Amino acid sequence: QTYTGNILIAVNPFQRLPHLYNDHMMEMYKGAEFGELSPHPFAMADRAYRLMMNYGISQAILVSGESGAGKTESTKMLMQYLAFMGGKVESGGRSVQQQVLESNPVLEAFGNAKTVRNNNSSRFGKFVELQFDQNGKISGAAIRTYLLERSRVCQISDPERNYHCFYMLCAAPPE
Ligand SMILES: Nc1ncnc2c1ncn2[C@@H]1O[C@H](COP(=O)(O)OP(=O)(O)OP(=O)(O)O)[C@@H](O)[C@H]1O
Repeated sequence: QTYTGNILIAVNPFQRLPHLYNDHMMEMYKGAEFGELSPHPFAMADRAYRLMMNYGISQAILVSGESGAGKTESTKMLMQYLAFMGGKVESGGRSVQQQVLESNPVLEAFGNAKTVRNNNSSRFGKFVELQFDQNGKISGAAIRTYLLERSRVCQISDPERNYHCFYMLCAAPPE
C-alpha cells in the first residue's frame, strides 16, 4: 500500500512556452513553499526532492494521461529540475545529470514516432530512476523501457510514420 500525494493537472498548451521552463523559473521554485507559486512540474519535482532530503525516503512521480496529453514533455521538465537541484560540477567528462538529460533525444529517436494523435508519440513505457547521494547530488541513474511497439518497424498505416531514427538516417549527410 501507498499514499498518493498532490496531483498536478497539466493542460497541453500546444505551443512552446520557454519563459515557463527556464533557469529563472527553476530558481523561483527552488525552496518555495508548495502551493505558494502557480502549479508547475517544477513544484512537484521540488516537493519530491525536499521530501527525499528531509525524510530520506525514496519518492516516485507517476506521469499519466492519454496519448498526446504531455507526459513526455512533463517528464523532461521533472528531470530538468531534478538535474538542476542535484547537479554536480565535474571536472572533465560528462556529469550524470548531463547524461540523463542527453538520453532523451536518443531514446526518442528509437522509440518515438508520428501518430495521428501526436507527432512525437512515445511507443514504449519508461521508468526513470535517479539516485542521489547523502548531499542530494545525483550519483547514478537507470532508465528501464517497456513494451516497445515493435510491429511499427514493418507495418505503418498512413499518415503515421515509423520511428524517427529511420528518417534521421535518410536525412544524414553522406559522411
Ligand atoms: N508543456 C508543454 N509545452 C509545450 N508543448 C507541449 C507541452 N506539453 C505537450 N506539448 C506538445 O504536445 C505534444 C505531445 O506531448 P507529449 O509527447 O508529451 O505527449 P505524451 O502524453 O507523452 O503522448 P504519448 O503517450 O503519445 O507519448 C508535444 O510534442 C508538444 O508539441
